[in-house]
Amino acid sequence: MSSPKELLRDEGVVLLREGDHPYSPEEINDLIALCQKLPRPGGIGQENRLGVGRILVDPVDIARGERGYAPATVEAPEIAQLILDIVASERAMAYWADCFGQEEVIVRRAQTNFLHQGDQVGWHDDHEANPEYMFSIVVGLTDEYTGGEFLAQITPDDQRRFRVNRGDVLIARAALQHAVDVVESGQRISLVLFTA
Ligand SMILES: O=C(O)CCC(=O)C(=O)O
Ligand SMILES: [Fe+2]
Repeated sequence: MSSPKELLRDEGVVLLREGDHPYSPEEINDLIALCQKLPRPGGIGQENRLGVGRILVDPVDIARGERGYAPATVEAPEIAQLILDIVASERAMAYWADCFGQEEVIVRRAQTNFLHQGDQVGWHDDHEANPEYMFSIVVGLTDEYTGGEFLAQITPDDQRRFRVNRGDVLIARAALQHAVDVVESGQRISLVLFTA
């Protein structure tokens, strides 16, 4: 069996369950309560049907600029800060630095993705927004949905599907091609950190 670190190095993606990541069940509960309170304007582009609650915006967002969208804004900064205090605590960031083999990990952008029935995220890699991103951290906040799997193109002929449940954390290398499949029913909520 490969360790999570080895899987991340070899395949560019790994799904971590409770106990294998730094967030306690209580922190996950607090995160979902806070994220639910965020205003949620739409995502960019026709292939991205979702609501996005902005928590931390990156002044560099190439994909957004190329598509002619105005810079993103954090609409509820007090709630956003409470979310960051949990998800990007010193302890959590030290954990991710060790996992990623970096001296330090910095959150450059953070958002909550809200996908309802019929919503999806089209194929992309996270370098399209900023080539400085190293890894994306996707925290699952809901169980009550069908469809909505995280799709990862590991190699041209190796595509994987990951179900990111409440309390799971998926890590993906920023250069990895990925998408979120159409949500068939229910609501899929995830908290995503883009790190460098
Ligand atoms: O919500 C997710 O599972 C990841 C969505 C995504 O790829 C992104 O926001 O860049
Ligand atoms: Fe992404």
